[in-house]
Amino acid sequence: MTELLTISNLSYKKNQKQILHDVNLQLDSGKIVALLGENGAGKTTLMRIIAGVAKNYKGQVSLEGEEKEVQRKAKLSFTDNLTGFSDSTKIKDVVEFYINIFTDFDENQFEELRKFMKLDPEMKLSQLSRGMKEKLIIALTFSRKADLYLLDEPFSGIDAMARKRIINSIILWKEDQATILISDHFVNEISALLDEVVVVKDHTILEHKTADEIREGHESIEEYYEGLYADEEDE
Ligand SMILES: Nc1ncnc2c1ncn2[C@@H]1O[C@H](COP(=O)(O)OP(=O)(O)OP(=O)(O)O)[C@@H](O)[C@H]1O
Repeated sequence: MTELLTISNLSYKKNQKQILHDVNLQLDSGKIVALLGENGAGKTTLMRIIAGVAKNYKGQVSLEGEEKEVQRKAKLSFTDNLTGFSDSTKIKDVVEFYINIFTDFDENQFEELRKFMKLDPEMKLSQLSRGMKEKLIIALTFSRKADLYLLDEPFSGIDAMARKRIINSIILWKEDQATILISDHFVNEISALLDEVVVVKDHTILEHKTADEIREGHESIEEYYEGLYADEEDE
């Protein structure tokens, strides 16, 4: 087992508000890991810190031994929200940008994924529905040959049928040794894929377990996850 990502004593404040506190996490290569937690728990923030987008945190984040943000960014592929592009940008122009920026961007892989997602390269970003935009983001994210893929609620606007097709194929879009960290509010949809589960609660990581460990003691990963909040509902 090779150590891929190590986060030690990570704390993060924004506008004097504590968003993450004393986060410690270690992920190995070749895993599919769910990042679960309620709205506002800090999942996006944690991914943004790992991705090198959110800065000024306290603690250490190291990806294959690299702590510097530029070096981390070169090794990971994060679901960008495409906000840097104007509405009139065409899909093919976004791809051109990715080819120029990321040396690991594989054009052939993008073509395959674009067809899988049924996207027309001539379409402008303004013409894409929410689900279509998410499909484009997934296609772009997996067209890079990265060691770590960070998927932040990648399917929230995608219809159920397409979601199923994508989830069933995700494992084919990465190299064996690459790890995927994925946040999703519908854990049962991705549970079959999962090797590990990380739960963020009260500004920190509450649990980090293997999927097998969870399945041994629970009916399903969803049932385990809901159980973590059951006491609160009783109050
Ligand atoms: N720019 C900001 N300024 C201040 N607080 C922020 C900012 N962005 C996020 N937060 C706060 O940080 C906390 C964590 O937000 P984050 O988006 O990381 O949560 P999340 O777990 O991804 O939620 P969701 O499931 O709704 O996507 C929230 O309490 C939110 O209010």
